[in-house]
Amino acid sequence: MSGSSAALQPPADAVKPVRHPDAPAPGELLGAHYEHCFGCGPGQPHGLHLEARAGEGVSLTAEFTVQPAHQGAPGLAHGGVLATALDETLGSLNWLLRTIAVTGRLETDFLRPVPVGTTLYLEAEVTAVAGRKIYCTATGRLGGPGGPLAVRADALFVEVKVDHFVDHGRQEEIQAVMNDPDQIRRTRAFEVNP
Ligand SMILES: CCCCC/C=C\C/C=C\C/C=C\C/C=C\CCCC(=O)SCCNC(=O)CCNC(=O)[C@H](O)C(C)(C)COP(=O)(O)OP(=O)(O)OC[C@H]1O[C@@H](n2cnc3c(N)ncnc32)[C@H](O)[C@@H]1OP(=O)(O)O
Repeated sequence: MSGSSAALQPPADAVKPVRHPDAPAPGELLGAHYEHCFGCGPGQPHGLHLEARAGEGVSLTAEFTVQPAHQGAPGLAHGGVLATALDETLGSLNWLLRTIAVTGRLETDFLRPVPVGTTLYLEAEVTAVAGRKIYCTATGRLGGPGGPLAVRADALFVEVKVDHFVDHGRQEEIQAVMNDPDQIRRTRAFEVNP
């Protein structure tokens, strides 16, 4: 059974999402938002190394190949890792809205087992926006964009200021990103009003 709970139904005053005029062009690789992100960072040896590409409107596609380090049962991806892949894909939609937002709620359906070595083809789109609340949905298919549906998710992201990270993150990592001009540039790419 699938479908989202009442908490993920957009309210009556929700509006359609608007792609930011400075969003990356359709087809463009989005890159990692943070070097050490478990979902997309190139600096995480056992991370997912998920690569997302801008789509039309407020949508994107992403790919992730399941590695031996991602197992739950023998030879199969851990469900939490698959949820992470969905979460990361949905989080990447922030690039297209130029909004910094974090996951408030994530509801996941696991429809088929995903073997190690499989490439999961993910798609995500924002469906509605209500104030700071961003409603979005994602799917993951096996072996190709038209392959069998393995996982899906609906989520609510909540817009935050960059202070969210500065206030709550560990000092060590926050200081390191503050000193990294590339990270400041990446963070700016999420902000409508830097
Ligand atoms: C200079 C250093 C910067 C470095 C930064 C580097 C990069 C930054 C750039 C981008 C990175 C951004 C994201 C990362 C991208 C991808 C990774 C994947 C995404 C994640 O993995 S991200 C981590 C997991 N995530 C969290 O770590 C969130 C923990 N959490 C909180 O921090 C708070 O909980 C928060 C902020 C969510 C809300 O708190 P808040 O106080 O701001 O707002 P409030 O509670 O008022 O909620 C406002 C309205 O959302 C509704 N609402 C809230 N939560 C709800 C729920 N669960 N269900 C249903 N509705 C909910 C309320 O009901 C209300 O609705 P209404 O307005 O109608 O009353």
